[in-house]
Amino acid sequence: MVKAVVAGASGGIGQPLSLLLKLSPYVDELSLYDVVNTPGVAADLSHISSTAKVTGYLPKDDGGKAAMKDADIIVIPAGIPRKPGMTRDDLFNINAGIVKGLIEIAAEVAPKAFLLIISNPVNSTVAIAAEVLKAKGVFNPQKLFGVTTLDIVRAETFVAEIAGKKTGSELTIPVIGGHSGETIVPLFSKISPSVTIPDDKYDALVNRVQFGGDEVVKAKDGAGSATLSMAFAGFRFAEKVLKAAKGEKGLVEPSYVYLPGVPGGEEIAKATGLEYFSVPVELGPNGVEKVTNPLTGITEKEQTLVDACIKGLKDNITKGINFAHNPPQK
Ligand SMILES: NC(=O)c1ccc[n+]([C@@H]2O[C@H](COP(=O)([O-])OP(=O)(O)OC[C@H]3O[C@@H](n4cnc5c(N)ncnc54)[C@H](O)[C@@H]3O)[C@@H](O)[C@H]2O)c1
Ligand SMILES: O=C(O)C[C@H](O)C(=O)O
Repeated sequence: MVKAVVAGASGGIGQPLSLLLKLSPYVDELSLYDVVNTPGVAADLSHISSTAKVTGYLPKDDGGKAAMKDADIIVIPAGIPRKPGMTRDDLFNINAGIVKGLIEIAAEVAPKAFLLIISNPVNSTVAIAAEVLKAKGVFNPQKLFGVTTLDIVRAETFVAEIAGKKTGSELTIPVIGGHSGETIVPLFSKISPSVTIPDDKYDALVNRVQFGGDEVVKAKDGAGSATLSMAFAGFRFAEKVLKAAKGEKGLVEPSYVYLPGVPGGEEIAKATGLEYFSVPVELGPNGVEKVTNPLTGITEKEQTLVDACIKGLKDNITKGINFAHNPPQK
């Protein structure tokens, strides 16, 4: 019996993500948690004739604990989204506390769950989650993931457009680093099967992958950021984690992980000087089976992107760690 939780289930991402999880054959029980509207979302989804049993919880009566109790996987898209003119870091002050609170509950009632963090700024919120789990003595780095799949999905789509392909879904494109602007690093030299990006299109393509989120924020004009494409991406990653947990082999997807705690991570931590980095992750029954070093054999242009990424990520990570240890007093 697999129990999946969506925390932030009534939101723009939460609702379509919950719909996709309700349709998945890998989920038996779907538990929806939010500070508003989960009874309605759960009632609505429960009429769909797929197998997962759906329940909705609100904070009252310790609803967070009831929602997450003994969960196998907890996906977290709780928190505020950007409006035009904002960076993801501008969300820190509100979302840091939300993620910290949710991870505290997860640590207590579902310490063995896979934890998938979508809430921005991912570069910092994953570090917050790790520090909370460490403090509670239940940190398993193989089970904590910052979800960066949307960057890969975007790269697939934009590369396919340039290459004149119908779809990018058959391409494997490592997008590494972090999840914001310059910290997002697409490695087009490593696309498999190989695609040649014309020189005159390279810079614009990199920029579009790095700032794809801004494209959506601008188009939504104050009504939020990517929700539907994120639900697709979050579901794609979550289902891979669940498939690997069931024993399926060969499942690889980049994710933002704690390098010192995962097999293969030390080498990348040394090369970058960072504890957190999104790298291709091979998934297994216990989460991260191993990570592979994406930095070997990259081009000069890609190295320049990696250097800029490392600079930006350092501060984001430190900010998350500091918050977890010294949250502002209310
Ligand atoms: N990782 C990514 O690639 C990626 C992509 C898109 C959006 N995001 C981020 O995901 C987050 C959510 O985006 P959205 O568009 O769904 O926002 P939204 O405002 O539509 O939904 C967020 C939901 O979180 C709920 N919430 C707030 N505090 C909560 C708490 N303490 N416990 C449980 N639920 C709580 C809200 O009630 C709301 O329903 C944002 O931070 C956004 O920046 C990340
Ligand atoms: O751009 C945002 O703020 C949301 C998300 O991180 C995205 O990449 O779409």
